[in-house]
Amino acid sequence: MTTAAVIIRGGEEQLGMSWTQREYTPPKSYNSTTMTVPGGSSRGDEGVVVDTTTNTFKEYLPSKTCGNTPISTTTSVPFNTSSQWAPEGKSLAAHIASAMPTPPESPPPTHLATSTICDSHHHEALVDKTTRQLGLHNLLRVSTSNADRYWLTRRCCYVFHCLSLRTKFNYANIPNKMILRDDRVVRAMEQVVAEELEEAGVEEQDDCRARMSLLAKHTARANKLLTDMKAAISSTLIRITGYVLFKVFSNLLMSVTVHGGQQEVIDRAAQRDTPVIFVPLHRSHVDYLFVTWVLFNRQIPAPIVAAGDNLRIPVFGWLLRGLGGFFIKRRLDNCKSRKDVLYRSLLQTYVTHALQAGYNLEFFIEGGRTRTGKPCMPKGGLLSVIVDAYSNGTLDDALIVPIAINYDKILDGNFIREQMGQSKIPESFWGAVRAIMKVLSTNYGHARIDFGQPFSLREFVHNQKRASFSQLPLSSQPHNDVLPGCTPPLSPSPMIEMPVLSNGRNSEQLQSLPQPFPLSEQQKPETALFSPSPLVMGKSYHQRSLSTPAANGNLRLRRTTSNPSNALNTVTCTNSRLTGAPSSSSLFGTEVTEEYRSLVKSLAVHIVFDAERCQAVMATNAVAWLLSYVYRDGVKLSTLVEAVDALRDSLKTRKRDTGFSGHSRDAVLHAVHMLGAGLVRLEQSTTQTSTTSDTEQDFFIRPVTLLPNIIELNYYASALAPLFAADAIIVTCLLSSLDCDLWSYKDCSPDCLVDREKLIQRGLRLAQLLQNEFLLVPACASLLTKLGQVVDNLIDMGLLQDAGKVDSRWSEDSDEDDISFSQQYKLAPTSSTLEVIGAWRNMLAPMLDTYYHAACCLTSLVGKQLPDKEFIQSIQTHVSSLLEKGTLRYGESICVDPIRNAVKLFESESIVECYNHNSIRLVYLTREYDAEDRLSPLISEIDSYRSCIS
Ligand SMILES: CCCCCCCCCCCCCCCC(=O)SCCNC(=O)CCNC(=O)[C@H](O)C(C)(C)COP(=O)(O)OP(=O)(O)OC[C@H]1O[C@@H](n2cnc3c(N)ncnc32)[C@H](O)[C@@H]1OP(=O)(O)O
Repeated sequence: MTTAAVIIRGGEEQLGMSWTQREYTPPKSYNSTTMTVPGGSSRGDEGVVVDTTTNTFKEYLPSKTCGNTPISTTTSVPFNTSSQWAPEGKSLAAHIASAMPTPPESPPPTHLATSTICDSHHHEALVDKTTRQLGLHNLLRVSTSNADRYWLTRRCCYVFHCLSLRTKFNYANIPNKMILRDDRVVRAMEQVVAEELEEAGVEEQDDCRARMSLLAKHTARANKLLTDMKAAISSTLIRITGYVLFKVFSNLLMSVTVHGGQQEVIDRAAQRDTPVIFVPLHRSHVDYLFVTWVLFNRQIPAPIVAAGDNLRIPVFGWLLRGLGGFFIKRRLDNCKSRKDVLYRSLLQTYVTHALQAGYNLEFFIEGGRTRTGKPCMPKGGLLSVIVDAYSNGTLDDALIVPIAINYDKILDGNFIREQMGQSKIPESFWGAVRAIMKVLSTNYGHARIDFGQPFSLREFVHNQKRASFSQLPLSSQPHNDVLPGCTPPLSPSPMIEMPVLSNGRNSEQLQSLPQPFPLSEQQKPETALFSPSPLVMGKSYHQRSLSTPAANGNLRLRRTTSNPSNALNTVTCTNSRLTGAPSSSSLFGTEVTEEYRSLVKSLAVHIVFDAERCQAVMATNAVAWLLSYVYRDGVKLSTLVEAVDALRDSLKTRKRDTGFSGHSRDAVLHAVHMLGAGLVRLEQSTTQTSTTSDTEQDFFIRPVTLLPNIIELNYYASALAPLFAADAIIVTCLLSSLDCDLWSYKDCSPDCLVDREKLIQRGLRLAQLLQNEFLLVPACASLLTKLGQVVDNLIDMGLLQDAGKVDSRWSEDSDEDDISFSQQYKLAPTSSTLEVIGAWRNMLAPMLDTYYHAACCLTSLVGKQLPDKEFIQSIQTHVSSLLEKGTLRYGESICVDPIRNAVKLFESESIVECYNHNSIRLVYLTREYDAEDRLSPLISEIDSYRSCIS
């Protein structure tokens, strides 16, 4: 075996400082001078070893230090043995080694300043000048007092750090019997027993014994369900795990970066007298480790975390429970036709009690890890529990914190198997051990955690109500919404104190909430905005009275702000009932009104939108995006570097952070390095000129576009998809409506005009077709406006130029007022604009191919029904055969996720319907579409957007 080593020295000297020289900074009071250099702190030698037997570089990156213990990390990068690629004595290894990803600078935490379009939903009070000025902080760098003096402190800095942190909080125990005695659970139990008695044909009054035995059976089941569900946080376990994670992460990752300002804001949020709800987007199993670990570092009580019960595996299940995990069924009902009301009531009651007892909560609103790299559509179940707890007065408010976590390379491998249509391998003890062992031997680059700005649930609901009012005609707006003599504030101050009613609920709550369940006439607040559906009116068991705490007795476990140690368990239980009226909405509610559902849904969309918006773009995302959509046939390193520069500028304009900084060349090489030989090849450039002295030209970077590798590359590229989705939609509509190929008109203008209104209308329809792929705007914003902004952006880019206005409508029987003018544009494509819009078009192209062929496959359903799995598989087989024939260009069109989304779209457009039969979901065409010719308009419509794909 031939090895060549390139030794690069002096990481620490280069930085001009060592961590040991810094002063101890308690984690709570973060000091921006401790801002660290990911991967930059080094001691000892670093080097690069070329292993010619495996065609990889073993690169010994500058070792990270903990005390004076060097921890070396090893990574592999592809290299080409067949050519003399090393230019002028400088090896590729050296290039890569010198391309240590540069530390993220301290970008302004843009998403702290203005998190989303509706800024009024944000707790401005939590952010001030200081928080905005704090820099990035690598959590792996800890400093200890007098570290330069005490060898032991240096040597075991993680131990000392973890011992110095406070983990002991009074995590309340929520006994099973307290939950079982709750009104909601009691009613659920009665309902289940009544149903079973009815099914068995037993009259419940007649058969007391049968009733009692059923009650005993279901009480035992409820007890078991609760025991399996509940978290049991152990402070000691958290401390030990915190330490272990320091050791593990410092081996696997070059940095784990969080913005100091964001941490400060989270500290402040945690000190409020309201529960904090952490809602991260889910990419990896490391996500939940990170969140609790960050909180551990900030000495904030660990939240309870909703974990799918597939994770309740030996040893790990026990560990997760001790670290805050509570286990929920991923599907609430085993059989869709029958709701598991008992389970639903237990889950809702447990979460409500936990929130009231002062626990912070964390859950993954997407319901699982994203398989595509884009955020998944949110689920409303757990969120509805929180909204319900607020609506019934159990909670005064909650602070919701969207979180995005991004990685240079995800630690959980890839989702190729599942995207190719194979079933997920269930979690098991040995599977988890194997995965951990595999992970431990790899370097995963940088990780970045971004906390979005916390916002108040109360404010959100309040603003939603206002938005709904503004849509009502003035005459029907409830007059007493506005306090006498006051003009309603457009965005209420977060600190507004609502008048508190005798039962502990504030009048704002009573007035502002959509009523999930009908109230009797006396109970109905005058201002009830959301009328109950007639369907619900008939259900008698939901017509519960809003019992006052006085009537119920109180369990009031209040959080205190003054002493965090008493944040939990600070008020004694006087009884086992909750303060608020136990409403039946949310999970246990069987017929929640549509208005209430849409409130929860818009909140869910808001959270995902906010979280996505604060996600930092990693170097791997940028490079994968450019290679997938701009340089699919490969590109010279220097060109790619320029493209990354341009992309960074574009991200900056769009107020998006990057998880890297410094020279783009370093970022590109680092990304190539991280993506690995399976996804990206680094080759000697064939266009090398003998005169050039620029060594960058000597490399050629080529994405691996073969299946299944392209699916994984696409995963990394997709992190940017939501950012450019609206642009891609408008550009696709624009290009597909032209009769000419814009690329043949470079630097001259084709003889055609573009109508603004028609373009936006077409964009709206395409956005509707892709509704399951992208969340383009939060519920509080208008898609029409957003698409209009995209068109304006094309004007700014110079692609569209004003060509005057023309009459766009004229109806014969109308007067002149009905004439409207529509703006026309002529096209002025240049090579740079074509490159940008080409990338946007290519981003949607694989997806549109999938949707088109899924629509074509609908013809196979004519006159019959198929299990949905079989139907999806048949679409995938069809796409696969087209790929083999070379008819389709994009390998990623085969992915199962867009196929499923296409089927969901057909269902929402009432083209197909589904029903459950013997636990199999069958899909069939609705009567209106059950013939080939009736499907043609849909197929042609989708095809019309594809016509721009060359
Ligand atoms: C120091 C270091 C320490 C280290 C420290 C480590 C920490 C260690 C912790 C471990 C932690 C592991 C974490 C793993 C990560 C996962 O396992 S992720 C997977 C598990 N988590 C989740 O899924 C959370 C999000 N999911 C949900 O909220 C889902 O809704 C549920 C609750 C799972 C139910 O899903 P589903 O059965 O598919 O049903 P879905 O359609 O969502 O609706 C269910 C009901 O909710 C209600 N609902 C739904 N939408 C709405 C709406 N819009 N409005 C009103 N009601 C609604 C309705 O009642 C609905 O029923 P229907 O009336 O429609 O029949």
